[in-house]
Amino acid sequence: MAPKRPSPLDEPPAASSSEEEVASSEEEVDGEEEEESGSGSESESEEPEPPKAAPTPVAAKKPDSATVNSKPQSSSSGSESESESDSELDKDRVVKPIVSKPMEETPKTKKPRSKASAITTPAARAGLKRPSESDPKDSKRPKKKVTDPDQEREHAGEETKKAGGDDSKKLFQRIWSDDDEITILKGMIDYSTKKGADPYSDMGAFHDFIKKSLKADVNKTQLQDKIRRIKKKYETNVAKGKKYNPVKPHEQKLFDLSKKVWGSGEGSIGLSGLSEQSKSNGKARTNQKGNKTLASLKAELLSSPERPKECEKVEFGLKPCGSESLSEVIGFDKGFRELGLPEGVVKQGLELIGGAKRAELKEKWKKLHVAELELFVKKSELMRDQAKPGAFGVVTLPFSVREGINIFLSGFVPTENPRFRDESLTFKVTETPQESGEEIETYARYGYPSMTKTLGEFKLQVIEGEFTNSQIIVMLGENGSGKTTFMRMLVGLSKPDSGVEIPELHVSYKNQKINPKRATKVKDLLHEKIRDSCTHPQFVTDVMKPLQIEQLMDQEITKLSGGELQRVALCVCLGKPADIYLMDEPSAYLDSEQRIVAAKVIKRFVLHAKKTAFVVGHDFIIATYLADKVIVYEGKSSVDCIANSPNQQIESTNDTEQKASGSYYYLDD
Ligand SMILES: Nc1ncnc2c1ncn2[C@@H]1O[C@H](COP(=O)(O)OP(=O)(O)OP(=O)(O)O)[C@@H](O)[C@H]1O
Repeated sequence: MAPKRPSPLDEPPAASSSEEEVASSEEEVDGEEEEESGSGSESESEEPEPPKAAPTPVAAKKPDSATVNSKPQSSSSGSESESESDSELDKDRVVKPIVSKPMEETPKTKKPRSKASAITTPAARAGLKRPSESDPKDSKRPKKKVTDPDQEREHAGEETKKAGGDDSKKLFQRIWSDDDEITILKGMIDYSTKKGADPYSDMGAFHDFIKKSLKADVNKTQLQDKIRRIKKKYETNVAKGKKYNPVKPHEQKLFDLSKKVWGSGEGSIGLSGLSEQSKSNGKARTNQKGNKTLASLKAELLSSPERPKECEKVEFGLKPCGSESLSEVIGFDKGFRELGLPEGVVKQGLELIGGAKRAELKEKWKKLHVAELELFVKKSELMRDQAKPGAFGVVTLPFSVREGINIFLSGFVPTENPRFRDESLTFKVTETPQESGEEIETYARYGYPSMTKTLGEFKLQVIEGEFTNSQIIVMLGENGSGKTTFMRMLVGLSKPDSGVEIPELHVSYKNQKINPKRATKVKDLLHEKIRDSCTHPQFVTDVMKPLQIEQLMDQEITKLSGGELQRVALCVCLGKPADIYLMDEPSAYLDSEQRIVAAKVIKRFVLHAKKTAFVVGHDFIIATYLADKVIVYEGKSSVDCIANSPNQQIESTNDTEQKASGSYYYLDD
């Protein structure tokens, strides 16, 4: 049995030659090392030489903290840019507008920067006087403040039209008229009653069912999108509670019909779950994350009248405990549909049952619902487990950029229902940017001298620098500016010009290019290269699990995808005992999700193991998240470049202003 090597998470080994480590890291997933063909002072076929001098530990110093300067996204989805119905303009329309794009993309009017700007003097911005404004009294009258986002959109829609002037010259026409909105909702009720099916989940058939009644010539996706937006509008208005007081009769009618479609009251067809929680707390759709536990769902369903507080919060279309009619408790069960029984008949029939039998039935239905719910949750969990990389994917409908970003951050797609990440990504706001840095005790400081390196036509000048452990130094520069060249000199794979000596550094290196040479299984490779780390609980938790190495164990490294290979290479690099970890483009080939994971892994590893990391990266967000210091490359790439000393993070004007105002954003760990 081979002697046990310490894990990098244990006591760091004494500084020693990097040659053996580096040599081993050159094989397999660590990538290939091609010898340099530079015309500099060194030979073409450089071999790593044993380091000559040990690093000189100096007094402890606290490192600078890393910051992420990304501002948090607004939680508002606010994606609906379509101008909603305008009955004035639609009255005379005879010709069906033909549309080739989804509505979200249609309006090209400049979006108002803020609500305030959206609601002030639209006519002035349009450069045209509205007919009603010809009355001087009107023009002096203060503009009514529009606070309803939907009304704002309508406002914007009006502006677009009025600014466009003549109808024939309009670039963009509204697809949907008021009448169409009403037709859609009535059609949904009709369809559901006649066919006993949910039109939204049966969109193809519903589109065929309704298209002749619509003025607009729309496809299935546009119809689906429109329904989604009507529903969203309804939910927003429900959330407003009593504050919602529509001015236009059309809006009221739309609300009433929407209630019939998605509400849970008497006479509604109660299509897919609008959370009535919004009624009680004024916030719409608080359950989007889908992370409600089974126990809490059960508790809500089975909550008894003795618990009035619980009963105030009603979900899943149930009224406060005890007040539901029997048909409301039952809902419209799929089983009835399968038996060919129309919903209306079933519901009315059930209402005729009275007395003890009725109470008993209610109880039985509730229990059945709980059982169904349990089944649903189990099914969802199974799907979630299955929805891991390499199993299957879900293609969603297109979202607007803002909606898409928010969905990505939340890790959950509300429309198709899959959760693709257990946690949502949040940004932590702190006013003490140094706090994370101050927790870190540092023990040693290292340095390297000024040096130059000539490779063919390329000349790199490196300015001397210092660094400590528990620090991440990110190298930022254009392609061909010499980042890899410098890293190779630090590793010992390449010698500086004119005999400058770099102190011995005990390093682990992940090459930029990863070319597996042997058809080895991942588990064999890890066993061979980082046997001790692989079984070290902290390494498993901090590195292997987040990088999802376990699911790759039985695969051959030659058959791994680029991203999978990168994850394995990163794992091997971090698993080797060393003082300094050099990673050339660790986020290359990784998807956006994995880049964040990889960045977190590196950061956590460096802080826990009190090591130093040099990272080359082109992803600025990740680089900013990681960097305690940056080495900035200047000059003419591929010709003559300078690698500056490691410096505090460069800050943009925005960063500086943001920090001056006391706001610092970190990716929440
Ligand atoms: N062995 C070599 N012989 C001659 N020129 C070389 C050699 N290796 C690298 N170069 C040149 O040196 C320059 C810097 O290369 P290097 O790989 O260090 O850049 P880099 O900053 O890492 O680029 P990238 O961001 O694209 O990875 C390039 O112009 C490259 O062509």
